[in-house]
Amino acid sequence: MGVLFQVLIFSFLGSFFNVIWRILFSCWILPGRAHMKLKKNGFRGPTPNFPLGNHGEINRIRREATVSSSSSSSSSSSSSSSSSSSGSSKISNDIHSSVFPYFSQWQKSHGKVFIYWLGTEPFLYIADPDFLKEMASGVMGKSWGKPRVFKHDREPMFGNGLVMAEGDEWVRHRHVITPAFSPANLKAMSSLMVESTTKMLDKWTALINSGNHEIDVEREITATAGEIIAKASFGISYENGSKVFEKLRAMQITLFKSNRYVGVPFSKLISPKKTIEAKNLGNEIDALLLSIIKAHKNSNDGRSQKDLLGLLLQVDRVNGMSGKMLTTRQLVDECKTFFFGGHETTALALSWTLLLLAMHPEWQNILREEIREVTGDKEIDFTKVAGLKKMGWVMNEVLRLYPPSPNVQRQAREDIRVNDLLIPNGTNMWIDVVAMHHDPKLWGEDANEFKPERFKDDLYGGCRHKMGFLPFGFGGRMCIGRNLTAMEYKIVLTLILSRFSFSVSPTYSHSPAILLSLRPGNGLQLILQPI
Ligand code: HEM
Repeated sequence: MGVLFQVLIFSFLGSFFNVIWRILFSCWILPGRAHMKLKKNGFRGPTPNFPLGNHGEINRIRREATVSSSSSSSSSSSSSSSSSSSGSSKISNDIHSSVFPYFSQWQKSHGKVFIYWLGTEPFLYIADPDFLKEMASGVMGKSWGKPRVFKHDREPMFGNGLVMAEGDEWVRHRHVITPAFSPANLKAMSSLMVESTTKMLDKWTALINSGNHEIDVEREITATAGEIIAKASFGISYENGSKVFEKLRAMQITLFKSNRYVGVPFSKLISPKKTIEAKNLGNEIDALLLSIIKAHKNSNDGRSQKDLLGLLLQVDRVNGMSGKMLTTRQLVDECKTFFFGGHETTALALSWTLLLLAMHPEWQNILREEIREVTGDKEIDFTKVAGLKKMGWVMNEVLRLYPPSPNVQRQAREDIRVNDLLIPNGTNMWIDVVAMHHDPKLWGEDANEFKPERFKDDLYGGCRHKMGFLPFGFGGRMCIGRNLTAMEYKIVLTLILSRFSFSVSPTYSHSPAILLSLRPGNGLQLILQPI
């Protein structure tokens, strides 16, 4: 009995110390080694503390920025402004220091490339296109990783879909999915875009007729873009799509609304309720998508083959067992990825566009004129929207000033040499798109002004560096949905401009905020007039 007891005690202590050693190794020794290696290579940055890294300082700077912006907005009518119309006199496009106040502050002491820490995870901050170019030039798309901390955190949203897939798995998925986004397949989706947008605009007309001219266009457009992507992805009734949509939205809020301690060991234990809530929502979404996929597989309806899921299932049928097939689990993850990555970004591009056009009514007129010239005088010919060049400039300028994806992330899966510096394997990278898009050194002194004509003769808007304009990311991992977005953007905006003129409502308060995407923090209220 005594011997058995001793054996049990020893094996318990052995396992206990083994676990402690593993925790210490991964949370303390490995990050410590990485820190030394980065320092030896000349990377500097704000001093981290164990185990929070720079979270404490991030939260402090954020709080200070909130206090100073609320006191300046209550006292000032003199804030710097690039706006020109009434109701918008306090709106400034100079947003970097308010959406990323900590990066803006650290840039002043550490430059445009530095190391900061989220918990025990090192992040290389990059807002220098030269550095980015050097870094990206020697690495193939498939050799990049996505930060494991975010993968884990966002697993309920994207699973291992294309946004998160890596290596050969990513190559295979990209190869299978790319044809679904061909111009011919996209064209087939234009009528559903017109249908959903017209429904939204009829509702706006009814609201205006009942005396309500103020509309929160962000809420409206996000719902419509959700409907469009649900139909484009699964081709199903909006009812099922809206269930997925509501649950995804709830999950996004659960995961991103509060202060989170990304990278801090065991941080999920700080808010177990949220972790469980997100997991449950994730399971419910998966179950809904599984039923949608099953219905698709059983359907012989030609219509469903034209949506993205139908097109992916067709690849399965055509390729049979040739190894290209996506498993049902992978299809679920890709559907979540399309749905999540595809509706909010496009909706935000449109919403920020309406704000900037409301501030610049002369551009509303320029675009209306172009619509008449290109798509016809009486009936709009939607097959011609691709020819709306000036609208394309406006889209690029909006994506520059208010990029819906405000950053791009990578993780090194091997040591990477940039000039005489070495980025160690495992280092995360955080590319600050907002900073580069607003940098006067890249765009000139008018960097914060809305000037769509920058894009007239130059795809990069006259930016002094091709890696300085990254609304859709870069390299082999560039956004697969950018053509779908461009088409949806032009159709929706054409329909809105053809029926309404608009100005900024006095109730609108400009507060761009990050909730994964760059969004208006307090909705986007405009005053609409039928034309
Ligand atoms: C204004 C609209 C959009 C913006 C600003 C946007 C932005 C981005 C960005 C910045 C990336 C990351 C690229 C990188 O890591 O280098 C990306 C990737 C991706 N986007 Fe979009 N996106 C938009 C619309 C869409 C749409 C409509 C879809 C699909 C329906 C979509 C699906 C994806 C997918 C699947 C990826 C991962 C590509 C890969 O890693 O191979 N996006 N997007």
